[in-house]
Amino acid sequence: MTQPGESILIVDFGSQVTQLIARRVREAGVYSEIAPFTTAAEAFERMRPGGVILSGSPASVLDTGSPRVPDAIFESGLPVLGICYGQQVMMQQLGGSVQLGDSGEFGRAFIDIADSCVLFDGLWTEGETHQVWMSHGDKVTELAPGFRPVAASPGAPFAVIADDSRRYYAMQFHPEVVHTPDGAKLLANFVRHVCGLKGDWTMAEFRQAKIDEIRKQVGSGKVICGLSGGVDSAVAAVLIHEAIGEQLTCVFVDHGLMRSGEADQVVSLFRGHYNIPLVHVNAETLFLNGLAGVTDPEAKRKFIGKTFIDVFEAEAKKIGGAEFLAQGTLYPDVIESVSFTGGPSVTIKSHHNVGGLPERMNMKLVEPLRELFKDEVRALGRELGLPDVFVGRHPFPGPGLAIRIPGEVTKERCDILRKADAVYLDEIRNAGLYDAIWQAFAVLLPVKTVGVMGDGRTYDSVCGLRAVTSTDGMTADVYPFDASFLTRVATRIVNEVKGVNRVVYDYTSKPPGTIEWE
Ligand SMILES: Nc1ncnc2c1ncn2[C@@H]1O[C@H](COP(=O)(O)OP(=O)(O)OP(=O)(O)O)[C@@H](O)[C@H]1O
Ligand SMILES: O=c1[nH]c(=O)c2[nH+]cn([C@@H]3O[C@H](COP(=O)(O)O)[C@@H](O)[C@H]3O)c2[nH]1
Ligand SMILES: NC(=O)CC[C@H](N)C(=O)O
Ligand SMILES: [Mg+2]
Repeated sequence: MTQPGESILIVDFGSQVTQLIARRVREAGVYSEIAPFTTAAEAFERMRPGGVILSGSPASVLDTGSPRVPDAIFESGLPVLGICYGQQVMMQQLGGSVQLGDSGEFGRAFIDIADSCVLFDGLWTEGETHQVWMSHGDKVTELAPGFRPVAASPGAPFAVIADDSRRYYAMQFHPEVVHTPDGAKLLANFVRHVCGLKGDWTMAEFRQAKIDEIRKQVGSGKVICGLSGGVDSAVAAVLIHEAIGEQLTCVFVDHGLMRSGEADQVVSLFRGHYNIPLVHVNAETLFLNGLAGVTDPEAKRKFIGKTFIDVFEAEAKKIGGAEFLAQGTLYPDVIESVSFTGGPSVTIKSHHNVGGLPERMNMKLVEPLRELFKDEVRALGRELGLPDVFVGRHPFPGPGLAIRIPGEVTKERCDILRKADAVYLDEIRNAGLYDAIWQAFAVLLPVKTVGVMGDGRTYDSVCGLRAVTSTDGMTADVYPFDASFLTRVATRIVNEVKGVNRVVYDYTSKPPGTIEWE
């Protein structure tokens, strides 16, 4: 999709921070894709990148059967940068050695710059000491032929190593995390100065490349696009419409798990701005009947994912058949849903549109945003001229209120939660905080507590409030409301929402929490 050579392949060995490497590379103006090591050889062949970066990993190169770099990469003569496990595996495969460290280094560390290196261009010079972020137990003890050390830390004598003739570089620390303050520049030096890439990748270019790709994939076929009113599907729909025009029909599924007034709002907003056919399906009974008695979060997600597809397929039939289903799937949906079979990291939760999909699907997927992060989708939305009401909306998960009602989901509980959530968001808007917060919502707990109202005893549910800041939903911080704001919201909810007599605020960041409660 980009010009051959003008991209970077990131081989993922399962580090929790691999996606940050992709972000840093794109911030340097170079398109990048991540491929799990299991399919890296195919991705390398397809992409024809201008360089390769090897990620960290929870594995040890000393374990039998631990991941390796496909031979094609070392045989290609292209530049390679190894990070942490990536460094260790390079040494293991190219003739150096690695040993189990006796202590390891976790967290902040300092490295001494011992020699000059192209990675340090405009940044570090010999004799200086710099802060980096380490997370390793194993260490390289002998360099492969051709390499020289250029920086060292007390725990890692080969903190940065270089083989300039083959354009191979590697580091024991993680340049992709913000705790390595100069890390982004080190990565930029690799892609720009070592790989010699132009760094002119932009959203405008991405838009055009995706339009070409969609046309090629879809041909003269018909496409149904799941439209939720959220940012991702609105951007996907407008992009696909630009590519194939009348071959596209959007379908909004009202599963009865929407927020207060949302269904009407989504439909009128979209119809008011775009001349794209939109079908509004009322499927509340179907979803709520199927969710009766279901309490396990993954079971809820799997049921909802499958039922979405049933509805899309039924709607496809009504328009005379559609070969393709388009969704606004993003990279974080993918990374959090895959397990070792699809990639090296652990399944956290099955996002309804990825891990929650049924095994057998009649329609082929069109997912033009699959490699992007949320903030990049917003940038693409602006590039496509989407109004701020779409681009600036807080994300809302496809399974909706079902994953904000731990325990059994009933219409009655959905109604209670809708009211509480509406009060909370109303106060957030009144306080002018909507845009400062990445996502905010209420949850309804399956716990009843005793209260006193009007001198009478109450025995009602607890409502939890969540608000976070984030850039891409992969990590998040708690939004620090004033106590007076929270008191005001709590009072209003208990007074106005029958069925709730206590309100609590969730103070957990991500990690260790996730944003949604299920
Ligand atoms: N109610 C719905 N009707 C039709 N499609 C839906 C619905 N909810 C979700 N989807 C589909 O699932 C995809 C993923 O949902 P997700 O919530 O991640 O994205 P979004 O709703 O488009 O954006 P946002 O993350 O901002 O809410 C959507 O892009 C859309 O294609
Ligand atoms: O479309 C979606 N389908 C899902 O199944 C799903 N689960 C979580 N989310 C949204 O993803 C972001 C990260 O959420 P978590 O920290 O809870 O994983 C947050 O923005 C969540 O709202 C989903 N979106
Ligand atoms: N972060 C990493 O890549 C760690 C690599 C390897 N598991 C070690 O402990 O050294
Ligand atoms: Mg959504």
